[in-house]
Amino acid sequence: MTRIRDLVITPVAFRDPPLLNSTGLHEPLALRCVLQLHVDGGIVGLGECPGDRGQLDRLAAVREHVIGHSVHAINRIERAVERTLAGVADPIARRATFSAIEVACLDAQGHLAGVPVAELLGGAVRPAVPYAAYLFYKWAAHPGADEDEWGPATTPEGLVEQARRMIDRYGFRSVKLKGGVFEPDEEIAAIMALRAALPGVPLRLDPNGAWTAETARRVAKELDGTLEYLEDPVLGMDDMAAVAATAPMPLASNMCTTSLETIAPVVERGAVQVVLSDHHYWGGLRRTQHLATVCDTFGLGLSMHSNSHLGISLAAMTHVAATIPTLTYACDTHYPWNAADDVVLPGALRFAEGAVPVPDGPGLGVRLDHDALARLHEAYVRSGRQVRDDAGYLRRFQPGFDPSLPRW
Ligand SMILES: O=C([O-])C(=O)C[C@H](O)[C@@H](O)C(=O)[O-]
Ligand SMILES: [Mg+2]
Repeated sequence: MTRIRDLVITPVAFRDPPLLNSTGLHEPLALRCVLQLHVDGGIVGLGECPGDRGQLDRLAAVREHVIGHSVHAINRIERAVERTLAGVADPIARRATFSAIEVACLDAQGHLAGVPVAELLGGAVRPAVPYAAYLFYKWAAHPGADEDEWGPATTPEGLVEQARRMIDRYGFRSVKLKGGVFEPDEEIAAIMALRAALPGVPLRLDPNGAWTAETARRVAKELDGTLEYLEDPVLGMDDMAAVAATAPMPLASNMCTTSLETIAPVVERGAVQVVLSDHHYWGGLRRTQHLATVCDTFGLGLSMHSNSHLGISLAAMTHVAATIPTLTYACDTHYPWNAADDVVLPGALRFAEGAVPVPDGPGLGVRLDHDALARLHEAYVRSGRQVRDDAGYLRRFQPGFDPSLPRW
């Protein structure tokens, strides 16, 4: 038996551009947490997850219940995590804690067996995983700082320029726009400009619930023929079902369906046609495969959601997505926004024509850059930051900003 001997939990802070969304503005530093799972034989498995205070506390609470298990006993470890976190009301928070540990176990297992994580998950059905260019309305710079390499994007022209840069650099073949920032008509104009500039490229728009059902129905009608899917135009299953009833395109969601229990009502009501998986929130790589089976059973499409993240998560996303035949949409990734500060050594992760080839080394196939980890941990400590607060940050520059939704 190969036992888990230690779990080292390291919060990090890394540079993030001033990206706008429906609830505010990204702060200059994003938070993440890196896990190093030490097992017998000097093997270390890596995991990555959100780095807010609550997540760090949960990881600290489960740590002693993970140490001592066989690294192959993932089901028992999951039960131990569930038992320890039984008092945590939010199931997504509980699953996110387990997910990071599961990924670290699978990375370690891959190193022990000398095979990539995708093989432990049954084997890749595609050699590379396509990702979408994730466009954001953004400011040229964080107030008081120099302009970043991406420049401003608060107009349709600015977004087209951003899309071109992303495509030039990464070769993306699908494009997602984070909306819910400006009046719906401005965002319709932005999609139309992207449509004209990028003929044939699948487009998506995600206003994160910024619209009423009435607004969403109108926007969906006006965007007929331009979107492969419209993501979370409204909040909640009732309004999603009302919009889906007339929308000419499929509705996707990472907000109204976030657990298997919500799949039955979603299907019954026709509220969502494309589910956005995310191994961090759905409980790991194996649960993501289970989700794929459930979606397939009920005729739902499957795509993948992301949040600001680093290379360990990108590797995990790529391994699992490569194993799922029905994950036919390009996955979301924030990686281009955050790649400059990665905690993994360069080489294993690369984009070719918008897709990340599945790393072929053992485990996740990525190696920790210990100097970068120390530097980003130092940045975390110096920042004094504990949680993500997009609304509070935007309010510093626009004191009247109200993050309540729907807004239009
Ligand atoms: O698809 C989504 O809803 C996201 O990617 C959520 C993220 O928090 C996104 O809105 C962001 O990074 O601002
Ligand atoms: Mg979304």
